[in-house]
Amino acid sequence: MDTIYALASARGKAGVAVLRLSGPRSHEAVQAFGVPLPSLRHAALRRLTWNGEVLDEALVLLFGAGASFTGETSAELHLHGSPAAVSSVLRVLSGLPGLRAAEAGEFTRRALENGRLDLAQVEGLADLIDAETEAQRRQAMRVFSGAIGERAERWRADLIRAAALLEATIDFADEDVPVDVTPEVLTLIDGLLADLRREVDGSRIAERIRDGFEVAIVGAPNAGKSTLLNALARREAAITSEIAGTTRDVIEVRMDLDGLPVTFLDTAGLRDTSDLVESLGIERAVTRAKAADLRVFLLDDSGPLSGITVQADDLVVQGKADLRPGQGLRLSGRTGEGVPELVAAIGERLLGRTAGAGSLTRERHRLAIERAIGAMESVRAELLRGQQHTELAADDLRRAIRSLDSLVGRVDVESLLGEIFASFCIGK
Ligand SMILES: Nc1nc2c(c(=O)[nH]1)N(C=O)[C@@H](CNc1ccc(C(=O)N[C@@H](CCC(=O)O)C(=O)O)cc1)CN2
Ligand SMILES: Nc1nc2c(ncn2[C@@H]2O[C@H](COP(=O)(O)OP(=O)(O)OP(=O)(O)O)[C@@H](O)[C@H]2O)c(=O)[nH]1
Ligand SMILES: [K+]
Ligand SMILES: [Mg+2]
Repeated sequence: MDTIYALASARGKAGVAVLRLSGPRSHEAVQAFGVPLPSLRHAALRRLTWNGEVLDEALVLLFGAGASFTGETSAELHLHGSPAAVSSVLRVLSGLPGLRAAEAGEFTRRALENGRLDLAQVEGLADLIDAETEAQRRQAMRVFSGAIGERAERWRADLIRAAALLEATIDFADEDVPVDVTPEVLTLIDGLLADLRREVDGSRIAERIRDGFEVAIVGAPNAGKSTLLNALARREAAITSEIAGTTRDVIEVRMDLDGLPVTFLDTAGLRDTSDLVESLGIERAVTRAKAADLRVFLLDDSGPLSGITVQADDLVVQGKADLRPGQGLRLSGRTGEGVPELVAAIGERLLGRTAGAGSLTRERHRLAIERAIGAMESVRAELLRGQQHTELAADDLRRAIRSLDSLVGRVDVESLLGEIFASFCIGK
């Protein structure tokens, strides 16, 4: 096993830089800097020297095999966050035998291989590092803490129980089976199907929290859409002008809106036009606005918009409120009045949707559950068709279990059989 090393903190100037090593030679590598090793898990200040020169004064932290993030013998060097100090230490490490620079994600991969994390936790950790808003952090933390594995384990136990019941029926097929297990299996399957369908429903919103919600600003040319976008972004993200048809491409601005990740889309003003480029822009505007999670219709004095209709949760606001009196949701991108109210209204609508967010944050999770649901629906149909289909049903149950196992990266048929036989106790 190679010993790997990498800068664990971000590149560039910083107060402190953390260099991480993992693998059998990581303690030896620290010793190469001519320092006495501190005891495990006790940080100690050491002068790292090479060829008689002090490279940096660092905190050294050692972890023993089986008691580290990766599960391997590992070490950390907490250097000054100086690009030059970091490179000088990296240069030495690159010349030591048995050491090499780590590949992306390799420490976590080792943690997975050593059983410190399951596959879903690894995904949760990746999302935690990518999290930019509170909702994303909370959701990622739940997955990282093992929520998916715990659930999968419960569902799995039910499926194993159902499988054991069916296996018993198969083995006793020639004899008189004392009890018909079908009702009990059906009850297990139906309860589980309801759970899994709820998870799938919650996964769509969880995926939105992970990737962000899209909110499109739509309206007639010159309604003030780009001015509003700039007010929301607090910077000149889009060109504005008194010329109708200024915006052509969709302009995206990502924001943290009450803890939710939101991408605002500024779009071309909608109207009939003979300008080819403008009409291409309008096509894009309509497509993106329709696909968005929410639309803000910014009204001016012009008539109704063509090509797009207001949907249930959409917001309709009167623009240029500084120029004319009115009622209802009103705002001025120019003065900023009404903009916080719009933000609050958007936040309220999106927050309302996040209530049902589940733990399945990725398409991969949803597809695994959908495969399990499909397999369980087959089980159901086969059982209802009668005893002669029990073997088929048992096969489909195993297929459902494998799909759940793929959630956490455990696809091990041996253990499945082991558990089936462990719960198998009708005198055999
Ligand atoms: N300096 C530093 N900070 C860090 C990390 C790190 O690797 N180094 N982490 C890296 O991502 C996170 C903390 N995660 C860690 C996870 C496990 C162990 C660890 O040593 N686990 C042992 C002992 C557990 C214990 O003492 O309770 C184990 O699980 O056996 C350390 C850090 C965030 N902060
Ligand atoms: N008084 C006032 N003028 C505004 C307001 N918002 C925008 N304007 C002006 O209206 C004109 C059009 O603004 P834009 O933001 O470019 O409008 P748009 O909807 O993006 O226009 P297109 O991209 O061409 O569809 C500019 O001259 C802005 O300065 C507002 O709230 N109040
Ligand atoms: K304009
Ligand atoms: Mg514009």
